[in-house]
Amino acid sequence: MAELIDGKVVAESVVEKVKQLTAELTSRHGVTPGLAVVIVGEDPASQVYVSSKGKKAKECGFNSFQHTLDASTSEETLLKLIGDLNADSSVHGILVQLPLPDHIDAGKIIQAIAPEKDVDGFHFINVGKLGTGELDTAFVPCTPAGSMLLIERVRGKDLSGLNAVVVGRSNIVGKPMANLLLAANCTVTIAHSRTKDLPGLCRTADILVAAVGRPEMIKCDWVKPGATVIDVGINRIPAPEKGEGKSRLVGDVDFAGAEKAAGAITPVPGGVGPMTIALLMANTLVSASRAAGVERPSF
Ligand SMILES: Nc1nc(=O)c2c([nH]1)NC[C@@H]1CN(c3ccc(C(=O)N[C@@H](CCC(=O)O)C(=O)O)cc3)C=[N+]21
Repeated sequence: MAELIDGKVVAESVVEKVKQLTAELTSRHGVTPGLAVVIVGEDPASQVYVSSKGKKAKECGFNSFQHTLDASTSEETLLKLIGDLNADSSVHGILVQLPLPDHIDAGKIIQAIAPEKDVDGFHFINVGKLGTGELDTAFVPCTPAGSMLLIERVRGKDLSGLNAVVVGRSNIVGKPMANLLLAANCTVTIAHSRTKDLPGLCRTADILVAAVGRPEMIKCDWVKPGATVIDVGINRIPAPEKGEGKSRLVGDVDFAGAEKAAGAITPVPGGVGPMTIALLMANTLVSASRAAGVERPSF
């Protein structure tokens, strides 16, 4: 049976470090990290995530600024808000919750965020820094950064020469994840919907990262015995066994099967999800530290 990688526990240790460094930053340098979260529209799932980000920020000792805009808000109004947040010295991190309504060009909004406040790591400047290995000054997207910390907990910091397969090629998870693994000297393959013999490819992986958004797609016999399996998927599926109209969360990995083969595996929920929020706090602290002229903390 695989070792269970408890994302809640690791996330809590990251948050503890953020709290401690925040207290120091505030008392010694008079800077309190500020995180602005912008949400457009009333998608219930998005609202849950946004409120948990706000709660966690306050728990860390940050100032939390939440901007909830009507679903019909124009692109121009949103750009104006971002301009104001860019200019506001009490704001060190800006997160615009995705997805945005169709009438707003998400790419344009992301590129309008000042790169030094882009705690999601989605701006071209930060994407480029990650791609060129400038990790000392980049903001790295929170989900892949959190996944790397989980991998290091299991395999240690030296991942050199390991075969890593990332299933999924999104800009938010798959591509930055592959870049981080490459920077850590893994041999990296990115798989996607057109990949031939996906099961066979997955079986070559010492580190298998699933980020496709297809419930329980990755099966037991796709997993190399002893592999580290990181499940980034969060899929809500019907759970009639819990009662009519009920649902449950599952990952992209068939957990019950894969845990028989894996050496270590993350559960869903309680795996990568909590790390995403913890790394958002870490990135915001990094930004505030930079603004205060304090050496960049590492996690
Ligand atoms: N600009 C932007 N940045 C984001 O980082 C971003 C976003 N937009 N849009 C939505 C997604 C989703 N996301 C999650 C964060 C934490 C959990 C999380 O903590 N999940 C818990 C359980 C959640 C539950 O029970 O519903 C877990 O996996 O254990 C999930 C999902 C961040 N996102």
